[in-house]
Amino acid sequence: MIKASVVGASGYVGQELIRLLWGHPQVEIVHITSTSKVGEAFHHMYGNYKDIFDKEFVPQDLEKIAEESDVMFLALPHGVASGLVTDSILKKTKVIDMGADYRLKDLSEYEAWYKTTHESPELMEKSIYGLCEIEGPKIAEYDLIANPGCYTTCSILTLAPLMRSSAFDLDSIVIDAKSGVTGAGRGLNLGTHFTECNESIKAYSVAAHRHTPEIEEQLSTAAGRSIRLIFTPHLVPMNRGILATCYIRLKEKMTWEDVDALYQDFYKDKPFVRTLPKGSFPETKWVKGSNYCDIGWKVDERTNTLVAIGAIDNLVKGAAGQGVQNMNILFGLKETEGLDLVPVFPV
Ligand SMILES: NC(=O)C1=CN([C@@H]2O[C@H](COP(=O)(O)OP(=O)(O)OC[C@H]3O[C@@H](n4cnc5c(N)ncnc54)[C@H](OP(=O)(O)O)[C@@H]3O)[C@@H](O)[C@H]2O)C=CC1
Ligand SMILES: CC(=O)N[C@@H](CCC(=O)OP(=O)(O)O)C(=O)O
Repeated sequence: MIKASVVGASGYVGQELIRLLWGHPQVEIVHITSTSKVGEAFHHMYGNYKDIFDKEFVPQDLEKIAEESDVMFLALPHGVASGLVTDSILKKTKVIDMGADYRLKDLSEYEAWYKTTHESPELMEKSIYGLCEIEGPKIAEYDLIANPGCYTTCSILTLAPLMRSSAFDLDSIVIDAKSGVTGAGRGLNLGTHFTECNESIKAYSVAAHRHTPEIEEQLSTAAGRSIRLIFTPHLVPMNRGILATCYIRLKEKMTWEDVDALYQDFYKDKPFVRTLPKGSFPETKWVKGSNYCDIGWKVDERTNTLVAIGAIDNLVKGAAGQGVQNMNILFGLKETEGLDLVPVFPV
């Protein structure tokens, strides 16, 4: 059995990790931590675990937890992990960081977008951007996994297969993305208060969202050239889900079938990407609670534009599910182990 611990288990991503790890046939959960709930039972906070999972939160002593774990998930706010992870911890355990601290390889970009100083730049070379469908088995060579962001996972999976084709104008990418409110975490703020966000949709962080450099860095690698794009996130009044509608101009004539060939080639043997048939488009309700990313597209011949749409559950493929998928790769398990979840409908 793999001994797994979750640091920051009291948050939304932490509790989703507990759901997936609890159901994983090869995992034993050894420690769950919190800074504010030490000594409290997890099921007191999350009543759905009553009589199922009876662990209590322990203090965030990472050295001790590392000694007793094969893998440690960090589900902490941005900027915290880089001050906690050390070389000594990485010698004892694998670390999968759900936050952004090790995602951007260009640290000047990290410090500019996150407006903070990175506290362990020397560990960057020991980390890999854990987008499983792209990095695959290479992930197993690393001790520190930077689990990708939620908007970024959805956007990159939707666009990456198009990056090496000469048919697209790579300087024309626009991503219009929507997220459910759990994307903002469990902490209270006015913007996610029910009466402030229900019955309304808003764009936020316009031309300023920190996922922009993450998407650009990864798509630049996929394209083999620098990519700059427009990314606009929106908050929608639903609990879970991300829908990314991506626009890219065509330089050559492409049919639906031509684009399909690119997706099929890129995602062959990738169990969590589902491409939809011609005329169908993803909906967040069909991926909820699962690790799937659904992708559909249409060539708009009138404007010479490809419209490609992706959908994921932000807490699963956008966070905890991808984290567990990374763990499976790290430990040589089948990628789908513990993740063969049928999307929940209706909810
Ligand atoms: N929500 C989402 O859809 C996604 C989130 N992520 C990332 O995952 C991470 C966790 O997000 P999420 O669960 O949503 O956030 P939450 O706010 O729900 O949870 C974060 C947890 O971290 C703990 N925490 C807060 N401050 C500190 C601190 N200074 N030191 C140590 N622990 C602290 C808190 O627990 P306590 O107070 O009990 O210690 C809290 O429960 C973030 O980096 C986020 O960006 C990534 C992809 C998607
Ligand atoms: C709706 C909402 O507020 N979403 C968050 C992004 C999700 C997140 O937690 O960021 P990471 O994926 O980088 O970890 C935001 O826009 O800040």
